[in-house]
Amino acid sequence: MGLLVDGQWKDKWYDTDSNGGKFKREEASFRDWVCADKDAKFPAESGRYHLYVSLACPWAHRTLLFRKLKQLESHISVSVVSPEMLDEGWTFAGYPDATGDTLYRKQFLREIYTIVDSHITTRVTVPVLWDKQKKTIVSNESADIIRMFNSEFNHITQNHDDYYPAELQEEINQVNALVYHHINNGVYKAGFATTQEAYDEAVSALFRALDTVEQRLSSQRYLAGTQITEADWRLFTTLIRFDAVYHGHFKCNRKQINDYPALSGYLRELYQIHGVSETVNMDHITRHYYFSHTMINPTQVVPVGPELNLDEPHGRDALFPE
Ligand SMILES: N[C@@H](CCC(=O)N[C@@H](CS)C(=O)NCC(=O)O)C(=O)O
Repeated sequence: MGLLVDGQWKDKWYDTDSNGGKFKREEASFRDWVCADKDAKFPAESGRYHLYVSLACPWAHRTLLFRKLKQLESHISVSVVSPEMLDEGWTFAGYPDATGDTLYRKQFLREIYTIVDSHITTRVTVPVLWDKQKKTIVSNESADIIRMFNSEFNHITQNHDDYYPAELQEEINQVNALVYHHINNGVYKAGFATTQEAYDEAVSALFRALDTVEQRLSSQRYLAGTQITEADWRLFTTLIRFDAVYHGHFKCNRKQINDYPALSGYLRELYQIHGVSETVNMDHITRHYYFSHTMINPTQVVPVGPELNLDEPHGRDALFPE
């Protein structure tokens, strides 16, 4: 784990000391947009863009889900990094289901960032949305990338499914704020905390938020009401990792998702939607966290993990008849 400073790699763990033991996520460094408009700086075109992802990472997972749901697989190509992220950061080393860098055959993901600017100062994160034509990074912010995938390629795919419909945007933004701060990023705040106080604060906010979404999903089928939206997919990528990784490795162990009747049924329902299970790779997920975070798990022993039974009936149709 490390970062680029003036184009040079520095192997350095997150600095929590200057922040009372709290983990603070940095803002993404590339925030441009692919647009449907053909005169845009980055116009949507089939075959022009490439995604660099880790199958372990919940943020990258969002983009893979949207690529699948919006039928973009033949239009946007993908490279998958190795789940083992140690002192060199994300690498293209060989590992089952890792593809290597299919565009440039580089060794390290940081070399993709230095193509853009050989003196760049940035963290080297996934996902990365790459423009093959301009040879630059469009965005490394998953929240933006899924919005582009949701709407900007519709004229190419003819898939008009909308996970961020205008009439629900306010509701979705509100749910996203709770889920992002206390659940998606909340598990990291608990797991990377280096003081008891910072951990206690993060873990109680996390379980309060899980109780809130459990209650909501007991009385409505999806987070924003009767239809699936991006809010659900953003929650999904944390829920699917929770019992296998966050519960143990990140010490989020007051409860498992399996202990929440609504959340566990909802998780299975989303998992069973066509194509979704193909985006979930439990080996990359467990290998990445337990093997890479040596300051949390110095032995690098990867636990066997709970049996998740994600293919069991979810029972949500009977609870919410149309
Ligand atoms: N805001 C980014 C966050 C991405 C992110 O933090 N990815 C993690 C992997 S789960 C990463 O690459 N971390 C490497 C690092 O921080 O050095 C997004 O949502 O796209």
